[in-house]
Amino acid sequence: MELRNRLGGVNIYLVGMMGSGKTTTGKVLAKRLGYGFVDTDAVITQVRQQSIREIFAREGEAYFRQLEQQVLAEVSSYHHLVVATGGGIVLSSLNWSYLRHGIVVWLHVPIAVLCERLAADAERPLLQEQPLEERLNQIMADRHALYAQADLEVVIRQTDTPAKVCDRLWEALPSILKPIASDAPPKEPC
Ligand SMILES: Nc1ncnc2c1ncn2[C@@H]1O[C@H](COP(=O)(O)OP(=O)(O)O)[C@@H](O)[C@H]1O
Ligand SMILES: O=C(O)C1=C[C@@H](OP(=O)(O)O)[C@@H](O)[C@H](O)C1
Ligand SMILES: [Mg+2]
Repeated sequence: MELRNRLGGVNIYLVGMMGSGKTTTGKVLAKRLGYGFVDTDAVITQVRQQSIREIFAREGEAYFRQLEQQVLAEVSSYHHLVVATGGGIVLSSLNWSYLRHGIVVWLHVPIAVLCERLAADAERPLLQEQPLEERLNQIMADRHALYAQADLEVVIRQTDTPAKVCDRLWEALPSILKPIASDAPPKEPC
């Protein structure tokens, strides 16, 4: 049976560190699955008419986390969506209760690769103060156990393009779905 049918409309939530490719890969995956695509940061930006950086600077991180939670709660009432979350969504246990409505996939990217991707980034407020590698290591240390609660971990190599990441996810997803009748071994006659 086709993967889309096997998913039965359940949402796929991409989690992982800033720069792990949730937004980029999410768009590719949604297209391939024939799902809609939502990026929680993009919704917040659109609703507030402010960048994430401005919201952090003017209202603070706690306020941003409230907005993020509201968007996730709303999104989780829909189906057939690939949802690119913000990297910090895993910090709240209430958020996990929404994420658990769907399949949670961790895009696990080595810190060295994140450093390359984010070296010139000026938009992510949590990366602006310390040296980048030090800061990413610190954030990863705080969150590693939370990301590890995902249903599926996709370990990404430096050379994996978004299309390749999508292929790897596509191959791995059936392993966490219920077996379908044709996968099951034939019943022994009694
Ligand atoms: N598989 C990939 N290979 C190379 N660059 C990537 C890949 N995925 C994302 N990127 C780049 O890394 C940066 C961060 O990607 P993004 O999708 O915004 O990550 P996230 O949403 O997880 O923070 C962007 O510049 C994007 O083009
Ligand atoms: O890791 C985080 O706490 C954050 C990640 C960002 O999203 P991306 O993971 O898409 O960069 C954005 O939500 C905000 O800057 C906070
Ligand atoms: Mg993103």
